[in-house]
Amino acid sequence: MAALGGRGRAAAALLRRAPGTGAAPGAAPRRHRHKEKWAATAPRIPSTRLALHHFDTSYSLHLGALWPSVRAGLLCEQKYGALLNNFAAADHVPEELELLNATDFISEALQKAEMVAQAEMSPPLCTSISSKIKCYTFPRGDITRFRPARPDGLGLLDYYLMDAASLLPVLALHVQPDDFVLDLCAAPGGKTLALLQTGFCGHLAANDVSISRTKRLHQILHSYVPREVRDTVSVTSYDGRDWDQVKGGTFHKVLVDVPCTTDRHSAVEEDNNIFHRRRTKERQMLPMLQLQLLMAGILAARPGGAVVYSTCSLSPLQNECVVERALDVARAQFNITLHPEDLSHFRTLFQDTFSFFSECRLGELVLPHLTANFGPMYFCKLRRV
Ligand SMILES: C[S@@+](CC[C@H](N)C(=O)[O-])C[C@H]1O[C@@H](n2cnc3c(N)ncnc32)[C@H](O)[C@@H]1O
Repeated sequence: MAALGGRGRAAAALLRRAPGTGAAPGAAPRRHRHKEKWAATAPRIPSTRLALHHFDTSYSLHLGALWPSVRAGLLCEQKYGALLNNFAAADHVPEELELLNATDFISEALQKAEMVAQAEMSPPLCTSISSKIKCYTFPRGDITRFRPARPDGLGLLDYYLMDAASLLPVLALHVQPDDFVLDLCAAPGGKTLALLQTGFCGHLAANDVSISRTKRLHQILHSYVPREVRDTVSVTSYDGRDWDQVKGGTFHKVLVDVPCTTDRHSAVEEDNNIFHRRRTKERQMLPMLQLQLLMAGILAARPGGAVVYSTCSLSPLQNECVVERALDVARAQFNITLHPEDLSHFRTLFQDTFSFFSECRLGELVLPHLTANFGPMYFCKLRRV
């Protein structure tokens, strides 16, 4: 891969051949046959158990006394938020949701911050948050579920149900009018839809290497976005690691929402679980893939542009370590200076809705919690000088 030089290219080639990511068909090489025979006869340990064992070992060290409650959150039903579709004729929906005691957590936090700022005669915390995105959540401890989304007269659905913490990386990107925005790993498209809800994207490039997942992205765009806005979105299926070779240095804002161990999914779902023994190599190579994608995102941003890196994992190896490594690589190999932007005001603003981990150095991390069962969601913002 060009972004990381020869060694990166070799690692990228390795990744492309990794098990579970499109290995060549046919018989296994001779040296692996005994392993397959063993695997066929050995009692199968559920992938969820392997995942929990791994999490218990590593996250109890990383999160300390917080881990038991985070673990309980991971194993219980997650909470959703309803991202309002500004493109649908759904003026009645806020009232309907408010009657159920749900509130738009973003405008609520902004109003509260403004009141505090006025009372303390201090500058408001919230100048960099887009108030056009509206997402309803039920209060802490309230586990009411939202009804399924409904179509308006033109067939556009009224809201999109998603982990409300997934909006934080989008808010951190702070899209401005006419920005050219790249969503490098976009499918199935929750964050792409949120980016469009800002109403500010001059052009949005939504890319994902997976053709089947890009189909879901197309479906979401068709279900939520009118044609004239869809026309400002280009959907592609490149390997994101090669993006800099396609359109380097052109975007004002880049979202790099990388594949990760999807901790909540891995703890409870056997299907498509990355802790399956067959996917060990793929899992071990994730930080390298994440670094390569982040580097490609950095190279796609124009000078002065911003990159937000995000994962839905608690793993420091997939979060802060990847960002630290990217800062080093950018400086040493590309002479690019990046400034990590302070996002700690998110912790203050959204403390009523989310539980944040207070010990991240570069980004912010939402921790699952039984009373606020969103996340995990790590996000970090880098500005290219
Ligand atoms: C965490 S998911 C993205 C979720 C999406 N941003 C959303 O909000 O709906 C990570 C995505 O990365 C994609 N991906 C994996 N490897 C990639 C690569 N080399 N280039 C581009 N996308 C990749 C996967 O297909 C997957 O859809």
